[in-house]
Amino acid sequence: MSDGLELAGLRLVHNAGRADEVVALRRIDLTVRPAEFVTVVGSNGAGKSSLLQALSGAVRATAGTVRLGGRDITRWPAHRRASLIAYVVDDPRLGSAPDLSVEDNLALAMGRGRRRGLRPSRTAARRRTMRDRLARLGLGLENRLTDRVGLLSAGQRQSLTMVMAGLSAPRLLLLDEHLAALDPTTAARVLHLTTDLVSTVDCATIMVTHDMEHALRTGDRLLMMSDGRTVADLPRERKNGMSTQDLIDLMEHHGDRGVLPERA
Ligand SMILES: Nc1ncnc2c1ncn2[C@@H]1O[C@H](COP(=O)(O)OP(=O)(O)OP(=O)(O)O)[C@@H](O)[C@H]1O
Repeated sequence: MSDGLELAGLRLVHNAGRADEVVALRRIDLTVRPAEFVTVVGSNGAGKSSLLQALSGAVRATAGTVRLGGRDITRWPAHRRASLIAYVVDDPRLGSAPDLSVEDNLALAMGRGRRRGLRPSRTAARRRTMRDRLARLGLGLENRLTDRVGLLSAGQRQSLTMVMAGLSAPRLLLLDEHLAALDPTTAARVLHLTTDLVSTVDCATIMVTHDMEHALRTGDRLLMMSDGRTVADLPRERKNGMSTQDLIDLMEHHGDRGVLPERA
């Protein structure tokens, strides 16, 4: 039994029993060690987001089990899983509360999983931690603690979301195309922040991306999905020797001829 993430026979059927039923995950068996960083690629509709949704609890798996940190969380609803799992999606507006200040958002993240409800602590020590984490972004956000988050740009918000994810000390970090809405320079900066965060927090991480370069050059291991299955599982030594074209060829080899976004 692992201390990280363990999936056994995970199956997800959207709209089960209806005419528009879709089998999004067929049978996923997967173990991710604590502190292991896995990137996931696959064409549109391969099941990547469904996998992350089933892990975060945003959707309920149809069958199979999910264990995290030695605990069976299969039946845990999303709000309970949030005490162990940070989930960052592509839309920078969804990771933070726009009407709350930068400070209040960070305080909520720090209190997550500790049953503090909505009463953020404003101690000097906490503020120092917040300022310190924000200063590392190089965006000047450490001087904007009282600003409403809704006033920030997309890149600033996604960077803030990543800081929030780090402060919540998750066991599992799920990143679903979290760089997709950012310009290339900001995406590179947030990716750097991501690798930094993963090595500091030491949590298991799954990052879905359509950027083949990011998938190859980031993390310890690369998973390829096609039609609701994992069709390749490449360790660091193997992926480091590959080019983006090799990766695209491998996807085609596995019968995945779905549309790849231009950036791939
Ligand atoms: N809420 C939903 N209701 C019905 N079907 C869904 C739902 N979400 C996803 N699907 C279907 O499940 C399959 C897998 O979709 P999913 O979004 O997981 O793929 P993906 O690999 O993340 O694709 P993309 O790269 O386009 O984001 C697709 O056939 C999709 O149409």
